[in-house]
Amino acid sequence: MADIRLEGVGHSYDGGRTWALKPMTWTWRSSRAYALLGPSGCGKTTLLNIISGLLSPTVGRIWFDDREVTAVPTAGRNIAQVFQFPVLYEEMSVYDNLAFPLRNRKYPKAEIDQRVRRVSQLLGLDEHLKRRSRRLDPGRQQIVSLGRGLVRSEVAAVLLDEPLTVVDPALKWTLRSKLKEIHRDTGHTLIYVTHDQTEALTFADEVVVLNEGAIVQAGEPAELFLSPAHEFVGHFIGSPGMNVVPAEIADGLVKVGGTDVGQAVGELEPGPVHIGVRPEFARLGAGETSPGLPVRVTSVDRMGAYNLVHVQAGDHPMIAKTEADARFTPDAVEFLHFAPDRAFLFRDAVRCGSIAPLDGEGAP
Ligand SMILES: Nc1ncnc2c1ncn2[C@@H]1O[C@H](COP(=O)(O)OP(=O)(O)OP(=O)(O)O)[C@@H](O)[C@H]1O
Repeated sequence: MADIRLEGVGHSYDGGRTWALKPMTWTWRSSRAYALLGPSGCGKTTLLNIISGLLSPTVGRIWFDDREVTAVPTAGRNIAQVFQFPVLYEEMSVYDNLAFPLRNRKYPKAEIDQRVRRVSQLLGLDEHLKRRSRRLDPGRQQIVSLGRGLVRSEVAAVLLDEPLTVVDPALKWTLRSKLKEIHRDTGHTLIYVTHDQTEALTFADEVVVLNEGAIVQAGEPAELFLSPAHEFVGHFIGSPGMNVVPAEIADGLVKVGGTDVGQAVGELEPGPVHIGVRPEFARLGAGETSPGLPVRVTSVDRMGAYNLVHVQAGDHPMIAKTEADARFTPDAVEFLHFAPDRAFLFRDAVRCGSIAPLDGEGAP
């Protein structure tokens, strides 16, 4: 296991006209389980292939601890990679497929057997060990591929590129928790690529969010939810995503359409900003005299455990998540409050401050 350090690493597929991966400096720390999360085309696979050596970066240097590997080919990097679709020897048995990476590296026979059995037990492959791989369904074949990636002990990292795409949805949950168990067992550094926030948040110690070829935030799942550092993270994580409302800073106050909604916290020049607040932290208070942002209720989605109340703040739609038994009726005017420490200010999509309650403003 090693720290994997990217120093100014970037990649362009068109001779520098556009960057699939903008030059970045970033360290993947040894033994951690990372999710690399981002929408289609944001550069996840490009980044993974640069780490494994399948792709040579246009700029920058790569280090495994204090060994530079920028020019070292894949075979010399000691990385295990699992792809979206099964990569295995179809004519070999499941056992031989799992043993292959170990035999290749001359592990002792007894250790091979012990490792193959441990991985197959964890992944539920025990009863299939003697079967030819081509006789398995594609989902099970993919689990064998996953096992091949996880069976070795001394890899620098295991890179998983959307490894559960072809696996049955019901099995996905089980496999993700198995992956966590294997991670605890082996201490591998895992980098798990996905565009699915649930997959990322349930799997990882740390989620790295990539957008348009750049890391916009990295942190524990709760941190990304509670404290988004970039508007993209607010949209991409959470369901529904963060509300974004144009506002203005003047005289140390945050104003929406002329209404003071709170005090601006942070080193902020006067001028336009965006307020970002998640539906969970946008609280609707009844009563015309209550301070807050006046909004008009447009509709209510009853979700069973909670309600999503759609409102209009001037021209801007917002959503507030309320208790299931809260009653809000369409066309009513209500007042929306921002939960302390949970409403943020953004400029150029990057967080630059937060909103504190106005003096004397109480919670609804
Ligand atoms: N071989 C290639 N030649 C030219 N452009 C490429 C190549 N591979 C990827 N790209 C472009 O680089 C950008 C990043 O692609 P990449 O596959 O790394 O994204 P991704 O986040 O893995 O997407 P997905 O989730 O769809 O696999 C995209 O705009 C893509 O079209």
